[in-house]
Amino acid sequence: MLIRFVTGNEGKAREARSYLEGITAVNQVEYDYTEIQSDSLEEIATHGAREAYEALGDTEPVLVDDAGLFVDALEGFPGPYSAYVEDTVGVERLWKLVEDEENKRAHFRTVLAYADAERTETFEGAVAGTLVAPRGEGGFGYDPIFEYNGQTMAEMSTEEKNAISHRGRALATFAEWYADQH
Ligand SMILES: O=c1[nH]c(=O)c2ncn([C@@H]3O[C@H](COP(=O)(O)OP(=O)(O)OP(=O)(O)O)[C@@H](O)[C@H]3O)c2[nH]1
Ligand SMILES: [Mg+2]
Repeated sequence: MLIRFVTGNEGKAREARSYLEGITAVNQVEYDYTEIQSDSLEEIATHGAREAYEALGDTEPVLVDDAGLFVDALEGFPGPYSAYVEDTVGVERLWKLVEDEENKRAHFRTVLAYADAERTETFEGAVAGTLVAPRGEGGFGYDPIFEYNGQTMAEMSTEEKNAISHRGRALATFAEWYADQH
């Protein structure tokens, strides 16, 4: 079995490949689908998966992952705009915005959208943690400032991160559903 994981983010593809090992092969495909402007990760991912499947040709199914970091003290910012904020102000400056806040809680959410010829299905995962000054060399994105159980996600191996992360949880739900179809 083969799934096309449509993303420009190698970290996402690495985590999916690691999690789905033994269930399906995962090919990373770079295709710049339209990320619609929406407050809903689900809408963004669903729209992207449908568009990518139609554009890339109706062979193997596709997966799209839309993720965001939601900071309590910032009313959920940057949320669906997390990629834009990472590219513009960057992770260190986002940490600076939170450093003096008493409440440093945040959560990650990801929505995986699966599309094939017949259907589009979504799978969600979330993880709550605390923002901290950057630590660790692994992972990607906001991982160095997101602490879970005393470790930042950048201090975890891919397997350790998958065991607790938003993406790992979404992949678990997806894997269960996918195994049922085959
Ligand atoms: O610390 C993190 N741990 C994660 O597990 C994680 N997953 C996503 N992100 C970041 O959140 C934004 C999502 O935006 P996003 O879903 O549009 O992804 P992206 O633009 O990087 O790739 P693509 O899949 O769209 O091509 C981007 O800034 C990602 O770096 C993460 N940060
Ligand atoms: Mg993106």
